[in-house]
Amino acid sequence: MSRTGLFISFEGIDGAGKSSHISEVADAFRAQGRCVLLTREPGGTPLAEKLRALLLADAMDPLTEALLAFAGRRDHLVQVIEPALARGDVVLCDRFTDATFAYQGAGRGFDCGPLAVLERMVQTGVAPDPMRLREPDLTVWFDLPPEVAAERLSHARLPDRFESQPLEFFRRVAQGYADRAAGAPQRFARIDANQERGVVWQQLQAVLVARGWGPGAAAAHEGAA
Ligand SMILES: Nc1ncnc2c1ncn2[C@@H]1O[C@H](COP(=O)(O)OP(=O)(O)OP(=O)(O)O)[C@@H](O)[C@H]1O
Ligand SMILES: Cc1cn([C@H]2C[C@H](O)[C@@H](COP(=O)(O)O)O2)c(=O)[nH]c1=O
Repeated sequence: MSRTGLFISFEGIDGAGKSSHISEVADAFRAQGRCVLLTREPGGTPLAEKLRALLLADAMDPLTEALLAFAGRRDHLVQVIEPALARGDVVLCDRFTDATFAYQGAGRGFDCGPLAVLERMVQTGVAPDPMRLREPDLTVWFDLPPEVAAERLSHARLPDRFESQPLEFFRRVAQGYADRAAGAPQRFARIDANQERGVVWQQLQAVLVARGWGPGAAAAHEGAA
C-alpha cells in the first residue's frame, strides 16, 4: 500500500526555537510508522550546503542572496525533496521559500514581485504535475518577539551574518512572516513560541492532530502517492 508524501516546513526568525522542536515532530511521525526526512534550507544537498556557507558568511547584495537561496532550493527540490515525497516520506524542512520572502523581501527590502517570479520558476516542473507549484502542505510558524529571540541566542552560539543583524531587521522579518501567513492561512499554523518548551510542543501536537496527523493517524496516510 503506497502512502502520500507530506511536506512540512518550519519557519520563524533566528532563535525562534524551530530546531529545538523538529526532532520531536520527526519522532511523532516515526511512531506512526512513517519514514521521515529531516532537511534544511539553505542547504539539504552537497551543492546547496556550499551555497549556504556563502550566504551565511560572505557579504553580498539582496538580489544575490535571493538568487543563491533559490538556486539551492531548486537543487534541493530536484535531488532530495521530490524523490522523498514520491516515496511517500514525511519531509520536515527547517525553512523554505517563506524565509526568502521574510529575509530578502521584508528584511532586506527586496521587491517581492521578482521573488514571486523566482518562486514559480524554481518550484514548478518538479512535482508529478509539471504545472503544480511545489509548496509545503503545512508551514509551522514559530512566532517570537525579536527581543526574546535575541536574548535566547545571546546564550546559544556565535552569530552568523544574519544573526548579527540589528533588532530592527528582525522586526521587519517577523512582519514578513506575518504577511506570508495572512496570505496563506490554510497552509500556515502559528505557534506562540514565547512559551516554555513543553507548551510549545503541546501546540505543535495540536497542529498535527488538527491536520489528521496526530497519534494513531497511520491508517489515514494510506492512499495514492
Ligand atoms: N521554548 C523555549 N524557551 C527557552 N529557550 C528556548 C526555547 N526553545 C528553544 N530555546 C533555546 O533558544 C535557542 C534558539 O533555539 P533554536 O536553535 O531551536 O532556534 P531556531 O529557530 O532553530 O534558530 P535558527 O533559525 O537561528 O537556527 C537555543 O539555545 C534553544 O535551546
Ligand atoms: C532559507 C533562507 C534562509 N535565510 C537565512 C535565515 C537564517 O538566518 C539563515 C539560516 O540559518 P538557520 O540557523 O539554519 O536558520 O539563513 C535567508 O536569508 N533566506 C532564505 O531563503
